[in-house]
Amino acid sequence: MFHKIPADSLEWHENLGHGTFTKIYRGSRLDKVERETHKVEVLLKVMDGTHQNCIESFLEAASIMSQVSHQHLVLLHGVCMAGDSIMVQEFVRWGALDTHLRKCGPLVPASWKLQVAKQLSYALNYLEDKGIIHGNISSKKVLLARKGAGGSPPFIKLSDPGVSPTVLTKEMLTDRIPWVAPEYLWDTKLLSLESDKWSFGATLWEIFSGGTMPISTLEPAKKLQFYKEKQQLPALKWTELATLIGQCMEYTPHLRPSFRAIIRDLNSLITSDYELLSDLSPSAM
Ligand SMILES: Nc1cnc(-c2cc(N)nc3[nH]ccc23)cn1
Repeated sequence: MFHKIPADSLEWHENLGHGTFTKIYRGSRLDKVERETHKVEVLLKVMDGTHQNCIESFLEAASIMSQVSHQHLVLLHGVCMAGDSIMVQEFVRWGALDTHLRKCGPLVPASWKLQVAKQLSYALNYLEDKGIIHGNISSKKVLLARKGAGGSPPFIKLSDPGVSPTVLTKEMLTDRIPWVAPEYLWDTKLLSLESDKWSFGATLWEIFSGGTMPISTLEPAKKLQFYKEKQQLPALKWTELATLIGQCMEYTPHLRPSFRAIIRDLNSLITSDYELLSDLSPSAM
């Protein structure tokens, strides 16, 4: 299952926001290794206890997270079950990618975004090989361990999926358009590894569009119409990337590429030289 963490080993710091049924805080964990105790910075994710059936899925997510280990997946230290259920995760320094992109989107070079996309596809290929469905991929769930500035690459960690989508209401799933796979919205039994490919495509689009997702601001009926009419997101200027996004966001699940194929395509993308040249300071010209 997962490591049980005693409540008295945790210190609570500021609130960092909230998720579906959860509140998140920065915290510290007093870790006793041999005779030394040292403090580790952690992310405390509190499940609000009002939703009992969500506790099971919360603990299910925790137990899956403790079985996986990958450099681009957030590490779970364990769960504290004193009163509320609290997931104790590694603290990822620079927080969620969507916030970062909204702040510095236009200034972020394509090469930086391509690095993030590749690292995310490595994490998802790892999960696919293990037959594990994430179920909630979006740039909110991509965390920045290193910002990578002035040419040095970023380093991302994919966060846990949160409560399993199977306990979400139709309204909550509609709210996740266009990240949630369409087949899954119509029939939640259709959640599959293919659903993650659709969400990855939407996240790619989001990353290369500066962290904005215009569809997500539409009202629910319009969002559902987007799927009913099998609409696609506006094609990005970078045609090879737009093609890959279109393949991931294929309405027929089994036609979507595997993450192995996605990695191959991402590795074949050449960042536009102009973009790189425009990054160089004039003196380097
Ligand atoms: N596993 C995680 C998850 N989120 C963070 C995080 C870090 C930060 N600097 N600001 C934030 N604001 C919201 C979340 C967050 C850290 N670690």
